[in-house]
Amino acid sequence: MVERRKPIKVNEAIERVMNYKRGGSVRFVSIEESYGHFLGEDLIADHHVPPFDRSPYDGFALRAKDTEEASRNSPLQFEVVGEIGAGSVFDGEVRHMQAVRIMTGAQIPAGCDAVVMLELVEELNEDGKSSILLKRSLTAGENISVAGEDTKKGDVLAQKGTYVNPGIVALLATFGYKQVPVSAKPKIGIIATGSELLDIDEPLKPGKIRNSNAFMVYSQIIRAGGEPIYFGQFSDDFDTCYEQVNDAFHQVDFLITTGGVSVGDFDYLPAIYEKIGATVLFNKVGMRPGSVTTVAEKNGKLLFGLSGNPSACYVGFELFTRPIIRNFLHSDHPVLKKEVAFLGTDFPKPNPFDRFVRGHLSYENGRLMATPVGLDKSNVVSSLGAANILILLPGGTRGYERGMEVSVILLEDQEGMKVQEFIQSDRNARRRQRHDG
Ligand SMILES: Nc1nc2c(c(=O)[nH]1)N[C@H]1C(S)=C(S)[C@@H](COP(=O)(O)OP(=O)(O)OC[C@H]3O[C@@H](n4cnc5c(N)ncnc54)[C@H](O)[C@@H]3O)O[C@H]1N2
Ligand code: MOO
Ligand SMILES: [Mg+2]
Repeated sequence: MVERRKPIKVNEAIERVMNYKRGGSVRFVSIEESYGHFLGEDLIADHHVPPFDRSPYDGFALRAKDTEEASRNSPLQFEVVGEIGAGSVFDGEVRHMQAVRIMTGAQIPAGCDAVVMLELVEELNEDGKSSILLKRSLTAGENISVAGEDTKKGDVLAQKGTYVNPGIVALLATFGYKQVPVSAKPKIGIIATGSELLDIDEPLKPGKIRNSNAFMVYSQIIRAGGEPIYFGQFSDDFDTCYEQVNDAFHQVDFLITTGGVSVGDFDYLPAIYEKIGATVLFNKVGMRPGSVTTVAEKNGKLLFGLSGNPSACYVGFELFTRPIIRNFLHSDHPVLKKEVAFLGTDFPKPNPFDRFVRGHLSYENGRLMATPVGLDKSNVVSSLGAANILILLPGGTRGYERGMEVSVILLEDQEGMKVQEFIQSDRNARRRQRHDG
């Protein structure tokens, strides 16, 4: 008799996986390499930015109270007592009716509390003595970029686990991180199973297909922030697969297999879990695609048995493997971010299970539109290229119509979400749908 599996809900499956979350270690990389890593500790300002009051313009620094009487009809004359560019400092103090020629970024001289732009003064040079004529008054603090206006000493600028984007790199440089503490990436093994699989450089043969999953998952791991290790593709032979899985399992932080998790005659993964002594957390999830996604655990280490069907494999990875990777990287927003959009086309297919439709998110007159891309079958690969979202269509309905509000999961987003927010947003969406009719 074929095994009858009991499906669990997607959110329940995510929670079961996250029971085995564990953070990785911290290491250092050079700042040039830091882009795309995840911060290994909070980034805290150890000084004010800017560190000193500075000029935001090329102009003249002076004392605002000396300018009170200046007007178009009776301009005031100030003696220019020095000139400084960015990086230079004016020694001494600026006194009554004096000004210092100052360039953008230079430190405001002692005594000054305002800057007037070059364009707004008339420059005079009499007997080798420079002065300016000012036709308007200035207020104290006018055109001064004050110390700490950007960030204050002690501010937490980014939390541990934050994705390092170019802006974070700028902050790291500002605070002198030549070497950046980053979360060590989890090593994630990939094994593809299936006697039908050809290497990607092999010509097609009858009954055979090229192995796309291994390379798709390889890049999904990189996008999620992990370090992929490809162990190869193996034919559906129990002993070979068992040896490979058992061997790879000891070399990685997490192991992914693709294919062989269903109930077919050559689907050996369930028996392999049993033989290596792993406990299965679930082997059926109430979703399409990816219903056969299986996750097992041995000594706290997870094995992700992703489906052989490409779309199912892809979705299973993003829902269940990605959060565990982000958590390893110390993110407290490990799950992909969920948003609300309007469905771009009718989706009449009824479905008992929650459906994760590969879709494309675009803007139409300021509204977020979610449009399915390609054929919605779990064995297709063509829908994946254009997908930047998964459209979540909860099961138990008669189908969906264009314009309905739907939840979408953002595949390219780096911000993520907390697990509980992800789960809660689902409840809100279901409530919304009940209200809609
Ligand atoms: N009697 C039943 N049959 C099936 C069930 C079921 O519940 N009862 N579930 C179906 C569902 S849903 C899925 S999804 C698939 C899952 O199959 P497996 O995970 O066991 O994967 P395989 O059998 O090895 O392969 C399925 C399919 O995917 C192709 N494949 C496999 N590996 C790759 C790869 N690396 N690159 C590209 N394509 C790959 C393979 O050729 C098959 O076409 O089971 C259903 N059946
Ligand atoms: O896992 Mo299967 O993808 O539900 O088609
Ligand atoms: Mg199978």
